[in-house]
Amino acid sequence: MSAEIFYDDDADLSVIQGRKVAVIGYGSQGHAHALSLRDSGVDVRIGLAEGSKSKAKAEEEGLRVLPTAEAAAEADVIMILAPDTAQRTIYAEDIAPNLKKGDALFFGHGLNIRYGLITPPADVDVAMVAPKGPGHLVRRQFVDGKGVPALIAVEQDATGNAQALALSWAKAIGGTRAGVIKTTFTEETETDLFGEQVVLCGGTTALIQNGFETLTEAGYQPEVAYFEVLHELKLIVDLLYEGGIARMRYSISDTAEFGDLTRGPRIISPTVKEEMRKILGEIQDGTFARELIAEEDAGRPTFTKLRKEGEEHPVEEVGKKLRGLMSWVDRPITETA
Ligand SMILES: NC(=O)C1=CN([C@@H]2O[C@H](COP(=O)(O)OP(=O)(O)OC[C@H]3O[C@@H](n4cnc5c(N)ncnc54)[C@H](OP(=O)(O)O)[C@@H]3O)[C@@H](O)[C@H]2O)C=CC1
Ligand SMILES: CC[C@](O)(C(C)=O)C(=O)O
Ligand SMILES: [Mg+2]
Ligand SMILES: [Mg+2]
Repeated sequence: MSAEIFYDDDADLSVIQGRKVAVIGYGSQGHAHALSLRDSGVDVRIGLAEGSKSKAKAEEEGLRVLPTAEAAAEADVIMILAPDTAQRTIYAEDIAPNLKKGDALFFGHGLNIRYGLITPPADVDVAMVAPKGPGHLVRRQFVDGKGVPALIAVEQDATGNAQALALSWAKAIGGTRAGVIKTTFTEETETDLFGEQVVLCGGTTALIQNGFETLTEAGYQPEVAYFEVLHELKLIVDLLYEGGIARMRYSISDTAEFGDLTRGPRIISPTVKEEMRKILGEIQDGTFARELIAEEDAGRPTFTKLRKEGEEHPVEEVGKKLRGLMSWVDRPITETA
């Protein structure tokens, strides 16, 4: 069965324009959804905790910021775009007491529903609009007249309107310009976690760091290693994005292509694929989610240590220096949020 994909003409913007929206959190996804909804003519307010660091940024954009509970009480569509690990507490303390029959509870990722960390009442719609890209690029592409693809899912359709509402939201943030696929909370959660751990983030950063270390430990200049395994990766990925693996292989030299075809499978070997299956198993059986929540509850000891080690990796130091000399590359994320 092929995927059900929706484009602009399949979605009605007036559905979300007729509602009162609260976006809880104003970080990577929160600022992107809120600003693009606002630009699409939607009545948006932001919910943040007292003393939030994000409050000033949202207010600078002219958005109305309220304490989370007040924003939830005022709105009839509440989108939780705070970190996944914070959502169960925000929901229990500030959202659940303010949910009214017929409200819609929205998510940008399915983790809290998939693993039973949040259980909404039966009389509200529960749906998801999950962009398949980082929030800052979701916003940048919207502003540029483009869009990042998204997934929608309906977990609970109390009003009979949940899918139309999710599609309308997806249109308001540019998703239907690129294509919005209908899925389930389970499929979105498991594939998203797999993608970020194995390929997009975990796999890629480990590949870059190990490639960089291998070259510099062999005595090559760090600057040469940086350009080779990190900077050029973006240019190669641009070709993959434009035309898939075949387009990239068309553009590289035959020498590179022969090396790609004969050496690539030695790096991502059957043992690596076996580990990928193991990681997928840990996602499916809830092991990863339990580890994530336990880590949060313990005050993030492992997360903090590994994050610091990553920040101190030599590839970061040389990268900072080289990017500083290329004005067109250095686009600080703080430009928007
Ligand atoms: N990052 C991404 O690009 C993607 C994220 N998602 C999903 O979107 C959701 C949001 O992720 P992301 O954008 O990365 O989140 P961020 O880490 O960027 O969210 C930070 C924001 O949440 C606020 N926040 C933190 N704790 C609370 C709280 N207790 N009450 C209210 N606000 C709070 C922060 O406020 P303060 O400034 O005060 O700390 C800040 O405004 C997640 O479900 C994630 O899986 C989905 C697709 C991609
Ligand atoms: C790839 C990481 C992501 O899933 C995303 C930007 O889509 C996330 O959770 O941030
Ligand atoms: Mg994710
Ligand atoms: Mg993702």
